[in-house]
Amino acid sequence: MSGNSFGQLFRLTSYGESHGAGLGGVIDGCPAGLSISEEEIQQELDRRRPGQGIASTARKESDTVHLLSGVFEGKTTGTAIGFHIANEDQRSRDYSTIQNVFRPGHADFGYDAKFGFRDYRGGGRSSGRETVSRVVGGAVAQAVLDQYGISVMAYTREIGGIEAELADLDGVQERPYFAACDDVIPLWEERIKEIMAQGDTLGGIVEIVVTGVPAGLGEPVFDKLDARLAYALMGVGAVKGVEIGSGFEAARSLGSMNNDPMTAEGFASNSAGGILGGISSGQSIVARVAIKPIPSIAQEQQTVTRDGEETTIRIGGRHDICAIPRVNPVLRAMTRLCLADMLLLQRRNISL
Ligand SMILES: Cc1cc2nc3c(=O)[nH]c(=O)nc-3n(C[C@H](O)[C@H](O)[C@H](O)COP(=O)(O)O)c2cc1C
Ligand SMILES: C=C(O[C@@H]1CC(C(=O)O)=C[C@@H](OP(=O)(O)O)[C@H]1O)C(=O)O
Repeated sequence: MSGNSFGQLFRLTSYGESHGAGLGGVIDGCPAGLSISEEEIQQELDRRRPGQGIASTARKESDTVHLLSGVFEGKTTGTAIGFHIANEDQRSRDYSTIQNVFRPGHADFGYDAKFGFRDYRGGGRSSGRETVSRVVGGAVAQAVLDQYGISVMAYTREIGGIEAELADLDGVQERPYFAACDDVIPLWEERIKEIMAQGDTLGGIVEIVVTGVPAGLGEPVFDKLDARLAYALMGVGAVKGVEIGSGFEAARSLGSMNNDPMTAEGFASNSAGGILGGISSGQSIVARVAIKPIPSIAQEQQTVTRDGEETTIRIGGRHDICAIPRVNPVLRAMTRLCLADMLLLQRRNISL
C-alpha cells in the first residue's frame, strides 16, 4: 500500500507534484477494445483546468494530456495506459515563508507528522493540482461505463450556504449549475466576490447523480457500493463529508417517511439514493459531497513553526476562492473510477 493507487481491478496509480516537472499516471486493468478519444479526455480536463472563472486560482496551465501507451488507433489495447501532463506555469519562487511554518487547514502538519519532510513548493503532492490524474483516469473509466449506458453528472447544489433553487433543478435532464466555470448563478457570483474582497474563501455542496446503473451491482458486506463510493469521494482534497440518498436527513426522519414504497412500476421515491444493502437498486445513484472552504486565505492567521513556536501567517500565491466548480469533474471522475472497478469485480464473479 503506497497510497498512490485507487481500485482493485481497474486501477489508477498517479504521480506528480504541483511544482515539479509534471503529473500523470498509469491505468491498469482496462479491458481491450474500448474506444478512447483523447479529445474527450481533454474536454474533461478543461473543466477542471485552473485559471478560468471567478472562483479559480490565477495559475494558468493548459493541462494538455499526452497518452504514452495502451491506446492504439483510438482503442484500448488491454495493456497499461500511461499518460503525462507537464506543469507549465509553476513559477516556483521562494517558498521560505511556508517552508518551516504550517498553513492552517492545509496538509502541511499531517505530511510533516508522517514523513518528517515535505515538498513545500506550494501544495506539493497535497495540492489540488494532483487531481488532474484522477480526471484522466475517470475519463478512461467512462469507456467501461459506456458499455452499460451509465452516465455520471456532478453539479453544484450549494455555495457558501446558498442553495440552488430546487425548482431550477427539477425536470432538467442536464443539471449544469456551476458544473463548469462559466455557468455560475448570480447569487453565488455575488457571494464569491464579497468573500474574496474580505480575503476569505468558501465551500459548498456538490451533488452526484448516476443514471443507468443496473440493479444488482455491489457487494453485500464490506465492499458495499455505498461504502466504496464514499471512500472514492472522501479521497479527494477538501472533501469533508459524503451522504448517499437522504443521508444525514434520514437520522431525523421516520421509517414510514424514509422507506421508498415499491409498486409494480418501480420505487415510488429514492431516499435510499439508489443503493440497498450495498447493492444498486436500479434507481439513480445520488450522493452529496461537502467541500470545505479553501484553506489558503489572504487574512492573517495564527499558527506555529515546525519547532512549535507561535507565529502568524498571511498566505500569498495563487489560490482558488472555492474548490467548486473545479472539483466537480474530479468527483465525477472518482465516481466513474469506482463504478468501473465495481463492474469489473462483478463481471469476474457474476455476469451483469
Ligand atoms: C480542485 C481543487 C482545488 C484546490 N485549490 C486549492 C487552493 O488553491 N489553495 C488551497 O490552499 N487549497 C486548495 N484545495 C484544497 C487543498 O488541496 C486541501 O484542502 C488540502 O490538500 C488538505 O486536504 P484536506 O482538506 O482534505 O484535509 C483544492 C482542492 C481541490 C480538490
Ligand atoms: C494549480 C492548481 O491548483 C492549485 C491547488 C492548490 C492546493 O493547495 O490545493 C494550491 C494552488 O497551487 P500551488 O500548489 O502552487 O500552491 C492552486 O493553484 C490546479 O489545480 O491545477
